[in-house]
Amino acid sequence: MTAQTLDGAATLETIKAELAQRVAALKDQGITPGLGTVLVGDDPGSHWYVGAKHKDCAEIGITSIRRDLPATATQAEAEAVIDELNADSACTGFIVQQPTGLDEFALLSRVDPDKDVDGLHPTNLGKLVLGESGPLPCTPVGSIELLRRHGVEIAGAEVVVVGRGITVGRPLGLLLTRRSENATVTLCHTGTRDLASHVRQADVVVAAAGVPGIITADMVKPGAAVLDVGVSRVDGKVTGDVAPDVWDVAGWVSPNPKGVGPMTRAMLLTNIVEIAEKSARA
Ligand SMILES: Nc1nc2c(c(=O)[nH]1)N[C@@H](CN(C=O)c1ccc(C(=O)N[C@@H](CCC(=O)O)C(=O)O)cc1)CN2
Repeated sequence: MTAQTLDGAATLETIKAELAQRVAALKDQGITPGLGTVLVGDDPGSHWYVGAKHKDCAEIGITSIRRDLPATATQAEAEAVIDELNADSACTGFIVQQPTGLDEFALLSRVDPDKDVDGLHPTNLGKLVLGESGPLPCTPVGSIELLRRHGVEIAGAEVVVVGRGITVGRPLGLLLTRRSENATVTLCHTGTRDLASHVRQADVVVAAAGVPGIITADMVKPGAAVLDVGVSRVDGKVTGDVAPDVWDVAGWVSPNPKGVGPMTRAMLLTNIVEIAEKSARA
């Protein structure tokens, strides 16, 4: 048996087509959404991600505001750019691409929460904890959307999330246990004593540990859905957390690349359009 593909690349294209119509409707009302990005340093991966985000925007009619700073940029210089984007009415929302090598908590906290299209500002993460509406973190909500659009049942499912990071694991646990998702979540991490015994119980496994091949076929329940979120570069090649033999056992697998990564971009675009639509209604 070979698992079916949770195709993030194709789903991104579908979502872009849907959003292009919503952007056109906003433009009819005189509103052009704009995405800002703040990038610090020379990391090739970060440059690729930011470039891809702006290319997506161009394809669906969202304006780009790109601020690239050198690796020598200081905290004060990065904060000054954030202040500028907070004040720019052409900028619907913006992100600070991670990693920056600076004090990221201070940078994220400085972003206007109403322009936080990454959903990572402490106020917006707090809203997520409280069950209040607000922009949601892109990778976790993109993971759920990928499952939903492929008809994978989430309500009542046993979900094991491997990884407790702030951009993926921790918010994903919160999202999946909302009443609207109704999953039962076990959050595993590097301190988990017997990872395999937890993963074996799961209907859905989300591997976000950043450890190449940490999820192997012997750990996966036959027919389970496995999302490969972790990104490592091995010999310059993107490598996920899911070993290739998992495809022989699982019912669904998200490839890496072309799985959850493109969904992160799709949800960023969605967050921008939703903020612009909210401003149109105000
Ligand atoms: N401010 C943020 N920084 C980072 C985030 C984030 O959500 N917000 N997440 C990651 C990187 N990331 C988004 O910025 C991201 C990851 C992957 C992709 C993607 O489309 N990947 C492609 C292939 C990429 C390649 O070949 O290198 C894929 O998976 O098919 C987009 C965005 C860390 N930083």
